Amino acid sequence: MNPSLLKYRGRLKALSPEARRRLMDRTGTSDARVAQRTADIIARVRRDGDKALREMAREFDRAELQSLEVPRSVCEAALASLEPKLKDALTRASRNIAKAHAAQKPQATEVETEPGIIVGRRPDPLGRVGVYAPGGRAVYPSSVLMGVVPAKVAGVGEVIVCSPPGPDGKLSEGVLAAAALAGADRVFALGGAGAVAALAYGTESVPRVDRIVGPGNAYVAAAKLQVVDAVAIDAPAGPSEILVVADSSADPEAVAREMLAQAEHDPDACCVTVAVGDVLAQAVAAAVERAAARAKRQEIVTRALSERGAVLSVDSLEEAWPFVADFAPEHLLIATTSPLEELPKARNAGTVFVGQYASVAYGDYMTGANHVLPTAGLARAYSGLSVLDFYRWTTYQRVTRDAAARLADDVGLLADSEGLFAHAEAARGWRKS
Ligand SMILES: NC(=O)c1ccc[n+]([C@@H]2O[C@H](COP(=O)([O-])OP(=O)(O)OC[C@H]3O[C@@H](n4cnc5c(N)ncnc54)[C@H](O)[C@@H]3O)[C@@H](O)[C@H]2O)c1
Ligand SMILES: N[C@H](CO)Cc1c[nH]c[nH+]1
Ligand SMILES: [Zn+2]
Repeated sequence: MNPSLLKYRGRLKALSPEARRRLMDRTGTSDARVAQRTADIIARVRRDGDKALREMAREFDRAELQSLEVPRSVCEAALASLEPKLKDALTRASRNIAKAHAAQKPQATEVETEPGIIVGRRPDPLGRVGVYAPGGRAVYPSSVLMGVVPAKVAGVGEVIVCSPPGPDGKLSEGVLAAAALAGADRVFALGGAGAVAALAYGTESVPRVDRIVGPGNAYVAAAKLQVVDAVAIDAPAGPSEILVVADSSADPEAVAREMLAQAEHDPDACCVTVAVGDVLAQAVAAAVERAAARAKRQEIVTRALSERGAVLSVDSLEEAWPFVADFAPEHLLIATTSPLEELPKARNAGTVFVGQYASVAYGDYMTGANHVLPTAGLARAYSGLSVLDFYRWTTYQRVTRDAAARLADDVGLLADSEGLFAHAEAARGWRKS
C-alpha cells in the first residue's frame, strides 16, 4: 500500500487556500500547452483538410487510414456479428436512453401578449450534428448511444459519428455496432481535435455540422471550445470526475469502487470523496489505496489519484454542500442515510446518483440518463447532454391589422427616441387615421 497515493487527505476546512484552489482547478497546469497544440491541429485541418486528417491518424493513433469514412455496410455487419449478450445489453441501454430522452422533448408555445399580438416559439430539430465518441485509452460504444439516440429522438436530419481508429486503422466492433444500432447516418474513423475541426469546418470528405456533441480528453474538450466561431457545441465534456458525499451509512469499499471507476478513464480524471468524520475518511482512503493496488488499469488510476485524488473529512453534511456547489462535479454520488432528503441541497452537479446503490457505472451505461456531462467546474452553468441540445428554436410573432394600428404610435415613439427614423416610419405605416 502506498500511503501517499492520494494527492489530498485530511480535513476539508484545513485545506490551505492554495490547495483548495488547485483541487478546484481541474483544467490543470498543462492547459496552455494543450490549448496551443489544439489550435495548431485545428489550423492544419482548416488548411490541408483530409490530408491533415490522414497525417494526424498516423501521428496520434498510429493508424494508416485507407478511407476516412466507414461504409454503412461495415457497421451493419458489426452489429450482425456482435456477441448476442453484448448486443442485448447495448439494445437495453439504447432503449432506456430513448425512453428517458423522449420524455424530455420540448413543446412549442404561443402566447397572446396583447389582443391580436401572438408570440410563438417552436423547436426545430437541427439539420446535421456530429457525435464524437472517444477512443484513445478505452473504446466508447456507450458514448455513441448517448449522442446518436437523443439526436434521433429529436428528429435531427443527419447524424455523423467520429471516433478515433485503432492502430489497424479500424473502429472497434462495439463502436460500429452501436452506430448501426442507434441509426447513425455516417461514420468516420477520426479522433481528437482533428475530428472536431473537420466537423466544425468541413473537409473534402467530412461535411460540416451544425452542432458537435460528445465527450473526450483534454484535446477534444479544448477543440470544442476553440471552434465555436463556426459551430455550436453541447458542453465542454472533458476528463471524468466524481465527487462522493458519504456519511457513516456508506460502505467504504463501495465508495472506493466508485472512485476507481472514474479514475480509470484518464490520468486527468478527478476523484474526490467528502466523508463525515475522520474515521470514515480514513477507511475510504485505505480502501481506495487497496483498490488502486489491484487495479487492472493501474497506471492511469495511480496517476489520476496521485495528481488530483482527494479524501477529505467534514464535521457534518451541512459542511459538504457549499463545497459541492463550488466544485461543481460531473458526477455526484450521495452515499448517505437519507439521500433523497439531501438531493435538493446538491447544486451544480452534472448528474446526481442518489444513494449508494446508484453506482455511477449504471448511469454511464444503462439507466437512460445521459453520460455526456460538463466537467472542470462548468456544471456551474452547463447541463448534461439532453434531447434539447438537438433543437434550435424559431420564434415568430403574428400581428392583426387592428393590433398593428394600436402598436404604431408607441413603437414610433421608441424608434424616434433611438434616432432610428425609418423604423418609426415603418411602425406608423399601419396607423389608422
Ligand atoms: N465528461 C464526459 O461526459 C465524458 C464521458 C465519457 C468519457 N469522458 C472522457 O473522455 C476521455 C476519453 O479520452 P481518450 O484519450 O480515451 O479518447 P479521446 O478520443 O478523447 O482522445 C483520443 C485522441 O486524442 C488525441 N490525442 C492524444 N494524444 C494527443 C497529443 N499528444 N496531442 C494531440 N492530440 C492527442 C488523438 O487525436 C486521439 O485520437 C477521457 O478523459 C474520459 O474521462 C468524458
Ligand atoms: N464516466 C464517463 C463519463 O465521465 C462515461 C462512461 C462511458 N463508459 C464508461 N463511462
Ligand atoms: Zn465512466
